[in-house]
Amino acid sequence: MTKTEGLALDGITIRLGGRRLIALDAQVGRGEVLTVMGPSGSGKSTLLAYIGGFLDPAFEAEGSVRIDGSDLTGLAAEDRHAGILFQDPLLFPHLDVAGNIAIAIPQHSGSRRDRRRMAEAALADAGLEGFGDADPDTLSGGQKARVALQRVLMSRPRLLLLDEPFSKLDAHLREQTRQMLFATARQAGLPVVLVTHDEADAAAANGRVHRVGDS
Ligand SMILES: Nc1ncnc2c1ncn2[C@@H]1O[C@H](COP(=O)(O)OP(=O)(O)OP(=O)(O)O)[C@@H](O)[C@H]1O
Repeated sequence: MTKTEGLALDGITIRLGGRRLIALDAQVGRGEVLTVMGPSGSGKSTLLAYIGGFLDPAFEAEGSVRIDGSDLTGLAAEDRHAGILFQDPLLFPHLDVAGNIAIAIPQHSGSRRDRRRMAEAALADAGLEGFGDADPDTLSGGQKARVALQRVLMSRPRLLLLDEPFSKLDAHLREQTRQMLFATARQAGLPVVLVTHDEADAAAANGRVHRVGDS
């Protein structure tokens, strides 16, 4: 197999109780977005779980997941280095905003103070300068989504898996947040797999759309 930049999904098939949910072959270049759409229960989140290495054993699945030519298929989730964002940003309520980012920075990256500074810098990059000491509950949904993205980037992911990360935001914030997210992924050169119900998300992602459960 030749080395391909980005994410390569080859011959992915996922079945549940003999019923085929997913059949997919796709290349997602660095900074590109593959959007996965389909009705509720069609297997979208299941596909992300397969790529991320946390698929429930109730499913039967095959096919290879490669990043920049290296095969992740047999690896445990923690060795795949996938950054994952769900519908709810789930910030820790007992930590302030910078603490929520700093917690994802490996300890060997520096002293506690250094890691705090890195978190503050990430907040500034996300347009949230000065929010470091704030209680996460005081942030808007869009601000929480930005913090969750910065946190996930601190773990230096090789790809991003997004499971309806904009669905709880109102239209304006949704537009803003997805632009920020896609721009960040492009800048970081990360391939993205986005699950959504929203055609506008797919249009903004400006990449290939894979529809499941429509046949
Ligand atoms: N752990 C599990 N064990 C057995 N069946 C499961 C499990 N998780 C999900 N399912 C079933 O697998 C199918 C696909 O679920 P999945 O969550 O991937 O759908 P989805 O397209 O992401 O739906 P939604 O849009 O509602 O999030 C559904 O029929 C669901 O009930």
